Amino acid sequence: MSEPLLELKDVRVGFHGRTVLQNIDLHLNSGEIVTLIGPNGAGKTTLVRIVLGLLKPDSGHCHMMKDLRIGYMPQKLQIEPSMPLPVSRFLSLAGASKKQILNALTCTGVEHIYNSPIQTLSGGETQRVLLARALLRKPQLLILDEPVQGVDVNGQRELYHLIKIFRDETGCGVLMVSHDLHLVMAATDKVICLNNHICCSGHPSQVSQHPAYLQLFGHESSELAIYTHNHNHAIDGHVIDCGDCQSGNQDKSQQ
Ligand SMILES: Nc1ncnc2c1ncn2[C@@H]1O[C@H](COP(=O)(O)OP(=O)(O)OP(=O)(O)O)[C@@H](O)[C@H]1O
Repeated sequence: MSEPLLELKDVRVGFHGRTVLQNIDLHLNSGEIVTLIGPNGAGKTTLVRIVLGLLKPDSGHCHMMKDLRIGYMPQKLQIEPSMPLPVSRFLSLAGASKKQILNALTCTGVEHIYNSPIQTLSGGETQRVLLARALLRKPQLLILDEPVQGVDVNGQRELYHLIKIFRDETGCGVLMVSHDLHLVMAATDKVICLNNHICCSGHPSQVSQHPAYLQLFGHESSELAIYTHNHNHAIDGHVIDCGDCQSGNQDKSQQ
């Protein structure tokens, strides 16, 4: 069997005397998609920072395959709003040619915004540009910190699908952070449920039934499970034909 891309053993990190991560064991192979899921403050970004080499664990080990090429997609893009920066220029900063940039934008479905200023893009377009930038590095390991932030539900599904296609085509490994197991379920091989330590891990269908997962997310899970959209909207968005729309089963877009 080939060497893992990434291996963490008994990692512990604390800030100002408070332990944020402990007993973290993680193993990621080529071609594998691993998703970190956990509530706010669970330590997901801290774990990503360790993997990126931006933070050293207080104890334990983080071992990467030698010369591993990493593509990283951050949670958010910080850009000076008063300085117009076309997408083409932003991506050329990664050292890519026009052809490579157009290929990466085509791959993420936004080649039409090649000349658009970054500041004018929608949330979904911005995330696709950030994903294109990560892909330009031809990564062996793709690291994505909440890649679908600010994207609507259909856009989220599409982005996760794109990530899976990229993995299928290149055989890279993927480590990503997500808040929503249900959306990411189809696009992940393994879920690690994190809350300062690993509460449970495994195939998404196993994790979604695990008592530790249900304790952390049970309420949200059951809300998702019972929600059905059982009325129609007029073109301006107002509800028509509200037949059996009872309280407790309302369309959240109307709240
Ligand atoms: N540099 C730092 N100094 C002090 N505390 C920090 C530092 N970085 C992170 N923390 C703390 O560590 C905890 C975990 O933070 P982290 O950003 O890893 O959580 P997260 O799971 O990514 O949260 P979220 O879902 O809200 O993004 C938080 O309580 C945070 O305040």
